[in-house]
Amino acid sequence: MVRAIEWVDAAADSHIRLIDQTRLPSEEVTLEISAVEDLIAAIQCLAVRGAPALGAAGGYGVALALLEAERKGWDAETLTATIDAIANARPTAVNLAWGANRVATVRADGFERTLAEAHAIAAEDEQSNRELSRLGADWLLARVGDRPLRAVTHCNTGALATTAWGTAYGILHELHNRGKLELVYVDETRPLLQGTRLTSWELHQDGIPHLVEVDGAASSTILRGLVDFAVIGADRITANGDTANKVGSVALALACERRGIPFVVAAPYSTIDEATATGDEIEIEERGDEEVLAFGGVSVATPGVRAFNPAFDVTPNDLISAIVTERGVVEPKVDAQPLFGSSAL
Ligand SMILES: CSC[C@@H](O)[C@@H](O)C(=O)COP(=O)(O)O
Repeated sequence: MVRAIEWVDAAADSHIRLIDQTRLPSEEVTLEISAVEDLIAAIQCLAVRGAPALGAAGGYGVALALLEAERKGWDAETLTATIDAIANARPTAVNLAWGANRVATVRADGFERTLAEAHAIAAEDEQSNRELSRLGADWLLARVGDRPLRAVTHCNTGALATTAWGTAYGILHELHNRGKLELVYVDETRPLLQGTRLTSWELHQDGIPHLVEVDGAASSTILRGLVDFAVIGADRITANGDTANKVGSVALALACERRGIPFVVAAPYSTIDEATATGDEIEIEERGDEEVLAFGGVSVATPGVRAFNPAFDVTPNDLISAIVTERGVVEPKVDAQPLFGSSAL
């Protein structure tokens, strides 16, 4: 299995190793990251991406910042500002700030303790993903039928988007391992093609039958009865279950509601933002015009035309059949509110 993000221990230059996801699948290139500035650039260009992988990047980023602070003689203020810059490098995926802040709380205990906390985030993520995948597969087979199922998914939620195994992808992988997955429709995921470039690459490696479709085909694929369920990951799930994920996700939810089939969200509990009540409060990252107006690096729009490029959308809780975390499955349409928080799961 690929490792999207790893810590490399080296006497003089311990650092972060990333798979450069901007180059896949044509080139398998790793980035050796020894400076926080380069980590932030890698996060912002999506060389490392996906909410759980960003959680690990946030955690390891703090360890990296401590090493850089020592090397460069930073004062406490500079170190704090640097950690804040990591936490805020992208705004929507809650895991990034969560990972950075969790690890930053132990930095006074020294580098080894800080690194251990970052390693703990990575290890817990893999464990959570494997557990939620089992729970999600159980729920689907009980709810939809104990037979080979057909799925549609959006964006990339596999090992590349996490520290290992995957979330929504993990459920698909689990179903495949149980002989209960017939076919996956993979949305290409405009504009950066995480579906075509990354999910399809992972499914191919895992020997899982799939077809790539343009994003615009997804609702019709659902309404025509070509799939039994949709499953996506999440960048932030608020206390009431509203879910931010890659732009285009809500179209699948609307079509599933109309067709009467499950729309499932899968994420580690680290993606739950208990402190935010509803999706209205989620900041949606807006990215550059060129991602929409160019294709393969070649501009395809009339010169001077501007783009609207929100990277995420929010699916309201009443369109979600199940939210699967390692702690269990909640059903926003039937379970008491708030779904998440001190008085809930
Ligand atoms: C397990 S990854 C869940 C989400 O982070 C994923 O679906 C997604 O929207 C990723 O967006 P990206 O912009 O590629 O980081």
